[in-house]
Amino acid sequence: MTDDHALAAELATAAGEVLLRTREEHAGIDPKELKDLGDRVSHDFLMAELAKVRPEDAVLSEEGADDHVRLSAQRVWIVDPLDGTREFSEVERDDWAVHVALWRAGNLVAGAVARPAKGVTYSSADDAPAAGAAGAPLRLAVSRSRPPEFVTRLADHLGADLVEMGSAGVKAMSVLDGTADAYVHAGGQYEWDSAAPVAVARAHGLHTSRIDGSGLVYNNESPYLPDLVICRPEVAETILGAISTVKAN
Ligand SMILES: Nc1ncnc2c1ncn2[C@@H]1O[C@H](COP(=O)(O)O)[C@@H](OP(=O)(O)O)[C@H]1O
Ligand SMILES: [Mg+2]
Repeated sequence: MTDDHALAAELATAAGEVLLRTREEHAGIDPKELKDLGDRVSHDFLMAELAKVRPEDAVLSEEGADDHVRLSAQRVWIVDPLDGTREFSEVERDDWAVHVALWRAGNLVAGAVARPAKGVTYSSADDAPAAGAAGAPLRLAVSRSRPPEFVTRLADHLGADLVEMGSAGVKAMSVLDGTADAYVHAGGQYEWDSAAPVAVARAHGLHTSRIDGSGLVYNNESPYLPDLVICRPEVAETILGAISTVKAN
């Protein structure tokens, strides 16, 4: 049987191929329709595959009804079939992703983030440290459309540059690629937005936490998980300290 790390990567990559085909076949349709179609085809694909290869496991998907059987399950796949839906509907953009993570008995144990338009899949099977080095100014990856309310004060306090991108997975993986030093988010998000990015980031030795420094906990009754920091470990203390300062002011 394929191990869970490899399965997460295979499923995320294959769902990404389904999304690329959908985008091509439906080029020119109304962006709203393309978003809904993308969410649906990728969700349906992942649900069918998981039912085939891991029939005993529970699933929490952004696009599915929340089956509370997951709350007493030992193994739960937490998936975001299309993260960065807005960017998926803008043909020239490549900052969207597929997230597949596995939670087992309290912890995230495997994950993959596919960036289909780049032909890359990041996996928890790899443990290579983040590329590059943290320099000055620090580069903070933030949402294009809903950055944290304190983001400008944070950047000023740190003397950091803001790098706007779509998709939580893309922002998290930009820290691995060395394109950014940290991804900071607050103000709203759900478990499926961060589970796979966090599983991959942790495997590669990155810091992952809530913005108050506490741990990110998954498979809760409410999947609302509004904030996080994913960053190079050597800048974690600086960034968490700066967030705490700017939030207090
Ligand atoms: N304030 C907020 N409330 C709820 N969800 C949010 C949010 N800000 C970002 N998200 C979700 O986090 C993901 C990444 O967002 P962004 O690209 O803006 O950083 C998106 O997932 P989806 O694209 O799967 O809906 C988006 O919906
Ligand atoms: Mg999402």
